[in-house]
Amino acid sequence: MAALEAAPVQLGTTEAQLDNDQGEARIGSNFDERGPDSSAISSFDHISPWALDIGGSLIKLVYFSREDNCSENDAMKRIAKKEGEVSNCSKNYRVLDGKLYFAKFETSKINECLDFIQSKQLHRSGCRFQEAPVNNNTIVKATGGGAYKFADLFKEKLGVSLDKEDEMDCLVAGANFLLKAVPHEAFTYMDGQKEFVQINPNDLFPYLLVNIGSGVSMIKVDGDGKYERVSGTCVGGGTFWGLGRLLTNCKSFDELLELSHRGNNRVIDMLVGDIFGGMDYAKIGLSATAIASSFGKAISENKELEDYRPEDVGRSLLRLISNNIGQIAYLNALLFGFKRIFFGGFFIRGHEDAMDTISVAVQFWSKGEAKAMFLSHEGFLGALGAFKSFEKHGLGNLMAHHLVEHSSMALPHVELNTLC
Ligand SMILES: Nc1ncnc2c1ncn2[C@@H]1O[C@H](COP(=O)(O)OP(=O)(O)O)[C@@H](O)[C@H]1O
Ligand SMILES: CC(C)(COP(=O)(O)O)[C@@H](O)C(=O)NCCC(=O)O
Repeated sequence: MAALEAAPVQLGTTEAQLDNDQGEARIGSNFDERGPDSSAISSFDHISPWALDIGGSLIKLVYFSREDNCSENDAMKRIAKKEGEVSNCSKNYRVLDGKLYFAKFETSKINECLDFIQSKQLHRSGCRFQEAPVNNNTIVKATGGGAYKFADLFKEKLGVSLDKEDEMDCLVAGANFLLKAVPHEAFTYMDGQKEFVQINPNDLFPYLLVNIGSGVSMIKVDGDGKYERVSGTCVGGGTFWGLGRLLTNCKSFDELLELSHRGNNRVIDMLVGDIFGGMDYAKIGLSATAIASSFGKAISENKELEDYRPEDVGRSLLRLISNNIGQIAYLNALLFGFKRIFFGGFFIRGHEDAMDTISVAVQFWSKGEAKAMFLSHEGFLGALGAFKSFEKHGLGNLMAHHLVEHSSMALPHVELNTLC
């Protein structure tokens, strides 16, 4: 399996311009004034920023690519449309359209990521920051532990320098950006019902961000760049996939998800009813169907692993991990009096059983007071945050402004298609 690529996101960016003083390439910020020599534009058509989040399980890549078939005429029409909206926009400014692409790779198959970057020529088209020495190579924003672990590999194989950004900074920046800028980013999921949540950007904080990657980080977010990682657990997505692989012999994460969807956890989990002779334990609010002990039935039956269907094992495991995360998340929200908990990370993958279990756990423990919400771009928070950090280097509001501008298009849910 090669790259897994998400549906692209249409957005506009401004033309690149030549900084004549330094003779260096840089991308101008939004609606930068066009240089006197418009032929300079073509020199920068190849510049397309990209960013990486290299996690314990997956590498997430976000890259921008200019739309090749955007004629000047089209661009000017767009400008005309925007003139009313953007105060400093004049006919001297040109917007080039492009798309933001999302892709992911398994970290253990990092060579596929390197091949993909090469095939797209991204290693030749990153950015050089204005403050970087003239002879420096392509610099790419990178977050996640792998930004440290694989820095030499990227340098050696692609001649690319990874400019490291803190993982928590990036997760928070990515989440804040998506929640503020993208309509239909957040949604609830319960009993098979997905409902989008309208977020008022002026009333977003505080909230708890729970990122379920290989492990789980719980972050109290109070504002842009204002956050504290308040908790975490090592029982996360890596645990589900790792234990699931050992217990079911599944060869891929998707196979495990598909399998667990068909399973019945009651075959293995010990339910309250199993202990109470089919009755609820009403006094403490536990129904007969509630899980009293995950995998608990396996202790009392004289069975081996092979006697259980992998589907049921997978389902039990999914319930165990999701329930546990939902409960710890709620307890943290309770600690700070938060009602809103957003769950991200690629463990979720838009998977209904995981979302449903997390939602039920949050609802159960909070007695309906708190709500679990999920993000459409759940797995790309860190990568988007890293991408956004280009702004610090004079690349203007490359992302924020344009995604906000194009927010009416709503970023598509990241449906990952296997390229080959
Ligand atoms: N194709 C996949 N391969 C492996 N794990 C996947 C895949 N899709 C989703 N996952 C789940 O997502 C988790 C990784 O989530 P992610 O947010 O990318 O974290 P990390 O940054 O630690 O890699 C895995 O541990 C696994 O549970
Ligand atoms: C160490 C990590 C931040 C790395 O992020 P990841 O690659 O899992 O997305 C994460 O795995 C984590 O928060 N683990 C939980 C560690 C703990 O608090 O017990």
